[in-house]
Amino acid sequence: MFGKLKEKLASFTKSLDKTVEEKAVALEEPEVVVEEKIIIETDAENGLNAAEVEIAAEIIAENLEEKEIESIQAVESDETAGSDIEVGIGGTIEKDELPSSDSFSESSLDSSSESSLDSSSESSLDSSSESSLDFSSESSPDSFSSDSKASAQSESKKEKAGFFGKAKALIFDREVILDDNDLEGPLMELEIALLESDLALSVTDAIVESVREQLSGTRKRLGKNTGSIVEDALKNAILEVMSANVFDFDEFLEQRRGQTVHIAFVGINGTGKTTSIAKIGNRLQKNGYSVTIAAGDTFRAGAIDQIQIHADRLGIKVIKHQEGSDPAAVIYDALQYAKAHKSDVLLSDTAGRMHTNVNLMAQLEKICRVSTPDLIIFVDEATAGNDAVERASQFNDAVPISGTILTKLDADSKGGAAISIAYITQKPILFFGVGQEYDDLLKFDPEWFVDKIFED
Ligand SMILES: Nc1nc2c(ncn2[C@@H]2O[C@H](COP(=O)(O)OP(=O)(O)OP(=O)(O)O)[C@@H](O)[C@H]2O)c(=O)[nH]1
Repeated sequence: MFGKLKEKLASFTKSLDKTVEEKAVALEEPEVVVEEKIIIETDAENGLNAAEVEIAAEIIAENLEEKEIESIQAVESDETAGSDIEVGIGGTIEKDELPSSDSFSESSLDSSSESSLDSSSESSLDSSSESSLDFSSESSPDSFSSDSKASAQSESKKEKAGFFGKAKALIFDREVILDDNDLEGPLMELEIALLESDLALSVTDAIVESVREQLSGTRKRLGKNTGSIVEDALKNAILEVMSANVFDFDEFLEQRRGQTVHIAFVGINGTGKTTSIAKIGNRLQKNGYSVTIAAGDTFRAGAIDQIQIHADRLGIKVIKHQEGSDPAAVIYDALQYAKAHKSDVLLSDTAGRMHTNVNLMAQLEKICRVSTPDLIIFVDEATAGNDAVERASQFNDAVPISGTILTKLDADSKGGAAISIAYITQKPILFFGVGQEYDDLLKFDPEWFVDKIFED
């Protein structure tokens, strides 16, 4: 769906991404925070067993709020006869990544150092941690006998690099400022791409200006995905344009439960009016509404039969006259029938007509005057691009359309009509037709549409 438009927007995004990438500056040198670590040292005879290590680690972790232990391991040490137990908090350290024992010799490996967590010493951890970390005190669990010589150290310091850092992903904090010169070329490309995708000129201008406003001048902080600011700006711009007019069809009907709501379908030949009426009838019935259809296309041979076949499949009553009869009269009769039978919704078909045919457009005015539809829905195909937008405007001049159904979005549509039509006509898109089955009808959702044009 929207293959060409997708390609063009991707090309714009890619070219501007390159500029963003080139202009982005690192705000700070990447830093590695060496995580808090605690080393418990035990002597040879009374080294902690595995269960004890785990309990020790839990106690330590509890005292280091919100930290999770990700590794616990015994470390052989040449400096002491026993084994050290290193509790890595937030990082996993392989044994071969440990620093040489020299780097720890003064603090963690020296059981008599000041950082020892003996209750009598000044702990580097906060005071609340003293009791549980004081393995030689009364509060120590039994498993840590007083002959276990234990010391622990807590460190939290920043280094340019370190063995703990190897386990951490570096997060670059960067920002970019794009000026008008950076945007000039890519925005020109975007404009051409949008016009080639059949967007109306004023809509193209609105999108290009919105992208310019979003990207130009201001500092943009970049996350890990540097490309996202360009795509986000474009998505926002398209969403803005497409959401210019929204209308909730379901809510409209819900508010009128108990009345007969009359909906007339208008448009040129072959765009999918009859099929859309069947799809809407199917949807309404599924939502618990009773439906009647008026066979108002008395002009095209076979049109009455065509709608009758759909209606029979769906179990919907059709009110019809002879081929060639006055469509205004058929629709008026159908409305009386629907009201008398307390039908919730009347769906009126009309013959396809060119917006340039004055007589047929006058006939359409008459139909609408006589049967006063609550909604006049213009149906056109998305594949028609700018022509569909033009036709919608002209139909709207003749009879006030309430909104549009754009059909054949599943065919190779350029996407331009879908983006432009609501903006130009100032009337909302109500549904998209996305196939020939009754369920191939999507309630308009600009976010769904924008996701589709940016999906891979
Ligand atoms: N692929 C696709 N085909 C559709 C869609 N909607 C309608 N069609 C097809 O378009 C053709 C014309 O549809 P109709 O419903 O007969 O069109 P119409 O506007 O009633 O035509 P007229 O009565 O001549 O004015 C049919 O073959 C439909 O199956 C759609 O959303 N996707």
